[in-house]
Amino acid sequence: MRYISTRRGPNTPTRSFSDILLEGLAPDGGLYLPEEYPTLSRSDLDELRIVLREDGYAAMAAGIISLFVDDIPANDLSAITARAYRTPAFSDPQIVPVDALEGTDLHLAHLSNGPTAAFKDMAMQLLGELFEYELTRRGDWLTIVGATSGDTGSSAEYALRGRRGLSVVMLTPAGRMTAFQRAQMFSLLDENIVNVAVDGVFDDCQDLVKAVNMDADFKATWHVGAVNSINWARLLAQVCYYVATWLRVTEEGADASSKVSVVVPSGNFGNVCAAHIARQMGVPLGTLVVATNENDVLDEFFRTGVYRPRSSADTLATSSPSMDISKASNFERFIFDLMGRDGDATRALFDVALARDGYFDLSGTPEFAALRDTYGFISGTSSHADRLAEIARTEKESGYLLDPHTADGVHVARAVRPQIEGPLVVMETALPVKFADTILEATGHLPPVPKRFEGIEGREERVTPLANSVEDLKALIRERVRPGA
Ligand SMILES: Cc1ncc(COP(=O)(O)O)c(C=O)c1O
Ligand SMILES: N[C@@H](CCOP(=O)(O)O)C(=O)O
Repeated sequence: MRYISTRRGPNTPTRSFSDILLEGLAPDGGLYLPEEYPTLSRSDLDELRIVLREDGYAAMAAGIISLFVDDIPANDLSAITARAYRTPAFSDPQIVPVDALEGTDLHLAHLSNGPTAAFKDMAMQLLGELFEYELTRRGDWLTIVGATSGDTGSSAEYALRGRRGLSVVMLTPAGRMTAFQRAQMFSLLDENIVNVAVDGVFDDCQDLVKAVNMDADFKATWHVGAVNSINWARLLAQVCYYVATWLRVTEEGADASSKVSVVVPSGNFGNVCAAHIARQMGVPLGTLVVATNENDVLDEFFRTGVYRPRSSADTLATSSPSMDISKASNFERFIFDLMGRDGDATRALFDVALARDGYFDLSGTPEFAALRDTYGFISGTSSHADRLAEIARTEKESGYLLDPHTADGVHVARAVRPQIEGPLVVMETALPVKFADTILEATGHLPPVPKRFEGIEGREERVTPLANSVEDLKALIRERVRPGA
């Protein structure tokens, strides 16, 4: 399987999986995607069902990932997924259990049972193993420069801490994360981890990451790599849980007519982009529902065809803070598919129109019509009041405590339910323990603290403040990263 950039020109060479794993962002500023999506036939899905039932999630994931990776031997891939997806790192042996939300006609897919209580662990545990494998094979090293709105950072740091040849510089938006999220990251005092508080929002952090990656000399000198969903391997890992979700919700013998729809709390568009890719592969996913918070740029696009990222000043600080994102990086991957995989057309939208006009408008085009009819997308949005009401209602009626992001998903799910036939699964993206203040406001009590997180907020913390400046970031990397350590 070879990989292409979303901004490819006619002569851009294709790349191997292990090259793009370490490279992250393509040199032309685009994002990597497979040259074509492999397909899963009915019998492939039957086979994966047996593997999931008899050998477990890790074996199923290896089967799917091997369709995209031809430069790592199959046995090694199986060993990698077995190390990534196991207990006790994941608290449930099913890794991704899916169950009915009592008293509703919804399901929940539990993606947050990993080490840091967010769905990011599903991909990051795999990425940690893949990086170590590939760097050892090449005798190479990597400086990860990442951006987080609260969950990617801790997930990456827990997955990468102590691994040979890897340093992590993680940019966080100063003052925009919860106390628990800050403690998870800033209490890690490992030498290879540098936490940074940027004077800006998540989008500023992500822009800094991209700017560092676009400086070819700096990137080459510092071996800069990515853990954000910029990195294709993140999405690849996420495709696997959509397959598992379909398998767990449907019965043996189910075929393409057994559609399962999903509601995905969305910010950077990585999670729902993985659902889109699974659907393109032939997994019978019906409707893909994008659920946003008050930062509703994506909802606006799916309703109107206008994509208008907001400025940092217009990006609201909400009570589902990990989704406080206005420039959804992975959206470019979907638009590339929507534009018939035309790199020039994608570049014209993201590199030219956005830079010149601050928006692009697909309303009235065949592509806009295809959003729902061909690609199955619809969207909805949720506010602080909706979120609080949903957390309280679900606890009362279903006996289940939602985190604020999943609550956005459940709120949107209830709104779209009448339009959707068949099972509707909300993807649970975090556990409530990370968002205590909002849970308290919604329910009048604090969330339970799983044993593995007890005492996390009392520990010593270390973080370096940084202006929103690429040059300052480069200087920090020069000063703090020890190449190859
Ligand atoms: C808890 C949580 N929910 C939802 C999201 C949105 O996911 P995505 O960025 O993949 O759209 C994020 C991060 O972005 C998150 O951390
Ligand atoms: N919600 C994320 C921000 C998006 O990051 P990505 O790594 O999925 O691109 C976070 O919690 O950091």
